[in-house]
Amino acid sequence: MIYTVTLNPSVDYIVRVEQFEIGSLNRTTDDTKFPGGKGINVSRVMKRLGVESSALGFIGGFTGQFVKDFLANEKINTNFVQVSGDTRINIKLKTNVETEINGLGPMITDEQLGEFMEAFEKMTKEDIVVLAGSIPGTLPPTIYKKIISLCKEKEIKVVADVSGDALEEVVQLKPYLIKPNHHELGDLFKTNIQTPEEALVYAKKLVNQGVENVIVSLAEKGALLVTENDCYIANVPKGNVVNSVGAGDSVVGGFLSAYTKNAPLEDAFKIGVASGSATAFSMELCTEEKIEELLPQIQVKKV
Ligand SMILES: Nc1ncnc2c1ncn2[C@@H]1O[C@H](COP(=O)(O)OP(=O)(O)O)[C@@H](O)[C@H]1O
Ligand SMILES: O=P(O)(O)OC[C@H]1O[C@](O)(COP(=O)(O)O)[C@@H](O)[C@@H]1O
Repeated sequence: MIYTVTLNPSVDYIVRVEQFEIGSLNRTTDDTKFPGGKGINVSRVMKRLGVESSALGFIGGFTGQFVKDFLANEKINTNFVQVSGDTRINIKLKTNVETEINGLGPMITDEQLGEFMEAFEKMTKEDIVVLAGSIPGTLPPTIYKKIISLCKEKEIKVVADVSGDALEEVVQLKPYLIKPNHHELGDLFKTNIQTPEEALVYAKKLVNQGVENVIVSLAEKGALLVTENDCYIANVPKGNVVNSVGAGDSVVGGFLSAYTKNAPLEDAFKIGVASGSATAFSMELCTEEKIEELLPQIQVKKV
């Protein structure tokens, strides 16, 4: 089973405002709500591609109920720990640019954290754990380190889509796969990365440090995969970006779906990239049809 971990799920409230003015009353021309949080998005994308997973994390309040109902409706397995506060609402403001305001998230007690950690006890080396998204302020910042150490003991593969200090910590524990975007990779090495070729240099460093596979996404500029033996660069399809929220998570979901069906890594990478773009070109997350439509436009070159 693939377990996705979303420590801080969200309701993503996507609002479109034509002429946004700070300090004025703005009215939306369009608004919609989706369950969010990186692990949850990975689970939703995998389900669309026929791969089951179980979504873990903390959920609470009326917003948490919305997330649970939405996932139940999509027949996604969940095993959330219930907390008393409300799951956060993340605002995704679409004007001529995309602006995001992500909330703090509810309080999580030591007891609730203990309950959450119990899920890892019954996992075995056939399982895969996906750690994705930020760590809420009420949890110890070392939580990912603790989970990865536990997984390593049980030979469970860990996939991580995290940023900032968490990424620095995760890298030291040599996970199976990480998927930073080029900004996150640049932050890790305190540098500015603009092209796939520049990203390649730093992704290779991470593989030399022991991370087994690194995918770097660079939005419209392409993506790359570095494995222990090979490096690949992919272009991304051209298209109209409708809503890029969840595009990075879709790369992970698409990759893992193909990987668990035993696709070679470079093919899984191509499907990941197609899934990311299919999400970016849609209001909602990617569909299998949209991924299939984009796949012929992607070339993966070994470099
Ligand atoms: N403007 C775009 N055109 C085509 N594909 C895009 C665009 N923006 C994002 N994508 C797709 O979404 C993936 C993830 O986007 P990116 O912005 O790099 O990640 P994140 O969402 O993690 O910040 C990219 O690899 C690409 O497949
Ligand atoms: O946990 P964080 O870093 O606050 O991110 C949560 C947000 O990221 C998302 O999972 C989208 O992530 P990506 O656009 O990077 O794929 C949203 O659904 C959610 O609002």
